[in-house]
Amino acid sequence: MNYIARTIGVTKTYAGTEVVSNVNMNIKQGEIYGFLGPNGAGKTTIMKMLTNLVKPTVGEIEMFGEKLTPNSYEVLKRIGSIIEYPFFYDKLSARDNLELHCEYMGFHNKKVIDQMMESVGLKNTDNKPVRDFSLGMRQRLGIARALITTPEFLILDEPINGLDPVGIKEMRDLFKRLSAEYRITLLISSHILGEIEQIADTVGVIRGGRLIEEVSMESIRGTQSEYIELQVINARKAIYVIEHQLTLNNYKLVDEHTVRIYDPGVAPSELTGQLVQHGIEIESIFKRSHSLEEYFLNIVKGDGDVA
Ligand SMILES: Nc1ncnc2c1ncn2[C@@H]1O[C@H](COP(=O)(O)OP(=O)(O)OP(=O)(O)O)[C@@H](O)[C@H]1O
Repeated sequence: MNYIARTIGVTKTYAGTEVVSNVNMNIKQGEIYGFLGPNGAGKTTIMKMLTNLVKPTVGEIEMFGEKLTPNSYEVLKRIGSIIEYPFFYDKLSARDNLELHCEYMGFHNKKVIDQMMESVGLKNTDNKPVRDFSLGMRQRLGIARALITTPEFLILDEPINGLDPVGIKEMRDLFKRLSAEYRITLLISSHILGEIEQIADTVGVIRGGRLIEEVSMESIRGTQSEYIELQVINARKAIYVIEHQLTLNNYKLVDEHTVRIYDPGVAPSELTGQLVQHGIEIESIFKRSHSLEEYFLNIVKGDGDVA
C-alpha cells in the first residue's frame, strides 16, 4: 500500500495536557481522507504536525515514505496547506497576492496563476481587492495559493466553514476535481458528518485527541443492511413462528419485545400475515436501513454527537 502520510503513535502535549494521544493515521496516495471530529478534538494540531509547524511530543510522522524531521524542506514543498485562517494582503487583488506568493516561494511560472484562478473560479475578479472578497472567495483564493506550487498532497483545515450551501457545493466539486483530474491526495477536516460523507474515500474520526476510527467509506456502505424491525408483546414466540413457519434464520433478538429480520426479500405484509395467524400480537413493524450517521454515532456513542 502506498501511503502519502502516516502518523505513528503521535502524541502532543501542551503544558502537561495531552491534546493528541497516540494517533496512527494512514493516508493513502490519491484518496480524499476526511478528518471528522468536533471542535477542539485535535484536528488542527495534527495538521500542524503534518506540515512541521508543530513537533510531536512522542511518535513519528512519515511523509511520502520518509520520516519528517525539522530539515524536511524538500518534502514540505510537495505539500499545499491551509491551516487556520489564511493571511492575505487585503489591499491587493487575488492575482497580486498569488504573484507575491510565487515570488516568495521562488516559483516563476506565471501561467500557473491563470490556471489556478480559473480552477477555483476566481478568474474574473480583476482588480478587486481581497478585502472586498466574500468568505467563500477567500477560501478559494487560499486553495489557489496552496495549489500554485502543484502539490501532490493538499491539507485543508475546515475549508467549508462559514460557506453558504452554494459555496459548499462548489468547494465539494473542486475537491473532487482536484482528486480525479490532478490526482492530488487530499486531507480535509470538518466537524460536519454530512460533508465528509459526500466526499471522503476514507474517514478518520477523532475525539478528545484520539483517533477512534479509520475506515473506508466503501466498507461502511457495504455493511449498510436493510432490515425489518418488529415490536411484539413476546419476541420469543414471534421467533418461533419466524423460524418454523417462515423458515427464516437471519434474524436478531434485540430485546424481549424486538426482533430484527435481515433476510432479504421478506415482505412485511407476509410477515405480519403469518404472525397474526399464529396469534402473535404485533405492536409495530417497519423497514429500515442503518444510516451512516447511525454508524458514526455508534462509534462515538455516550457523550454527544460527532457532528
Ligand atoms: N498552542 C497551544 N497551546 C495549548 N493548547 C493548545 C494549543 N493549540 C491547541 N491547543 C489545545 O489543543 C486542543 C485541540 O485543538 P485543535 O485546534 O487541534 O482542535 P481542532 O479539532 O482543530 O478544533 P477546531 O476545529 O476548534 O480548531 C484544544 O483543547 C486546544 O485548546
